[in-house]
Amino acid sequence: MGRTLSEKVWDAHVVRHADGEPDLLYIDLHLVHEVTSPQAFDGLRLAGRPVRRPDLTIATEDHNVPTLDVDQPIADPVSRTQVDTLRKNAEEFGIRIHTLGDPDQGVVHVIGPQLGLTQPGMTVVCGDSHTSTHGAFGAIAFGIGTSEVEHVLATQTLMQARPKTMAVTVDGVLPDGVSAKDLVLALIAQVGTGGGQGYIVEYRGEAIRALSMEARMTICNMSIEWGAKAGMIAPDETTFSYLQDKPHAPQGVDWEAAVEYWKSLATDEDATFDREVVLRAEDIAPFVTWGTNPGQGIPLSEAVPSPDDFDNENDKVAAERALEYMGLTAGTPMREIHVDTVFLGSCTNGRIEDLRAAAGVLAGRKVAEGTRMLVVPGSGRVRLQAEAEGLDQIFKAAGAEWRGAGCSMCLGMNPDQLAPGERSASTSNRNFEGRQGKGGRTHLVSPLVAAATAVTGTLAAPADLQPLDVAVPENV
Ligand SMILES: CC(C)[C@H](C(=O)O)[C@@H](O)C(=O)O
Ligand code: SF4
Repeated sequence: MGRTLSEKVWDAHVVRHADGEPDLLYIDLHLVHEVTSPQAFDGLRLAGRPVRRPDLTIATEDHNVPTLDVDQPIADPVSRTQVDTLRKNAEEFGIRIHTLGDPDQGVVHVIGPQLGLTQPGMTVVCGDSHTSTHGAFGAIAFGIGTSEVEHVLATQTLMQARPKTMAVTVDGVLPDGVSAKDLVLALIAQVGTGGGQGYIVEYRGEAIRALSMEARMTICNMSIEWGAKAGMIAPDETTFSYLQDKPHAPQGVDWEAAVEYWKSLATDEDATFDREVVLRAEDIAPFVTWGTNPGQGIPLSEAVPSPDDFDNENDKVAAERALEYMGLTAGTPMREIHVDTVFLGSCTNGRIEDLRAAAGVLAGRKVAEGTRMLVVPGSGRVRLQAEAEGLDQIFKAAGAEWRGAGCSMCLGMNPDQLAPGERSASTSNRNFEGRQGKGGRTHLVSPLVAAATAVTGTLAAPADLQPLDVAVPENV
């Protein structure tokens, strides 16, 4: 019988299989950051073990780094210790590291793909839940805990129970102004934050095939937000042309051989999935969250729901609590919600295409009074590319802040945080209580919605903005 993409990649990495036991998998790429690695390295030191494959291991600093004054020592002592520890560990164990100021420093899930380290058919792990991002290349990629980080550092293998398979098929064509972020938020609202538990998901169908690599990464990034073990997209011409000129992509005859192998990974016609979900792209609209988990989302055109709208008792209670935390009243049109801070960045939407999309909206416009906007490139290289294209000038002219690379306001582990009660429109992936700072309130949005929201000061899509050529003169 035929096999799915994930089954093929999995089978190709089994080092040891025994019935009733987890498989022992070979790991092709291990990404490391400062938050989840210190104890793993301590463990190696205690056992007197080296890193088994330093050449398949790469580190970067992202969560704890500031995005301003990056040439200065890190002010916060805890963050400074985290980052210094990673640097020392990398040196001691012979691991390549990209530190602040290096173009390849940045969010770990942005730099793997940009370096061409992430490739189809691989197994990719990192002590970070959004490792699922790398599945966009047709790799099995998932987050692991710190004890597993130690295991992979020591052995380049990992014990894993084989997950079930799921297909999410998105038929049709996404409407104009509707992006990958809207698609994945709409999906999570439908299937629920636990809907993917126990599955490796393959995203497929016409709408997925039409997406760029970066948009595919946005979708796979959020696989973990609905509980999936991993999310994957079969490699195709879009994947190959993205990879071809990347520093670590295979060259010459190796490239030809690699592409041939990668093409063989697509799910066979006669393969079956344990579960299938189908979405119609035409039905998807700009989507925003109103609550405190990524599944509490609705189209931007709708109003804040009432707990009574939910049949299930758990959902009712969750909605009640979320509305209270978010300071929202049922029935308020989403478009009327005022936003204090707009955050454009993160491993979900901090790549060059995201910055281009937002800059396209902001060009010739201004960030609303009473609203601030932070633009945080996902990596040093994204920042340089944006500057080469003049996007930084557009952001600055609009009144937005142009920052250095890192996780930034995606989570409160660095100076970029919301104040208590402050409300954001954020292109990141989590809207949990306190995620962007204690008491902060997060609405997850796409880069297009983020930019339009910055202009109006209330949640908005580009279609809501005054066309530029009929802009009201300043003196009126
Ligand atoms: C700090 C890290 C372990 C965490 C994760 O695993 O995802 C972070 O990246 C996040 O997005 O919440
Ligand atoms: S950008 Fe956000 S989601 Fe991504 S790794 Fe950093 S903290 Fe996690």
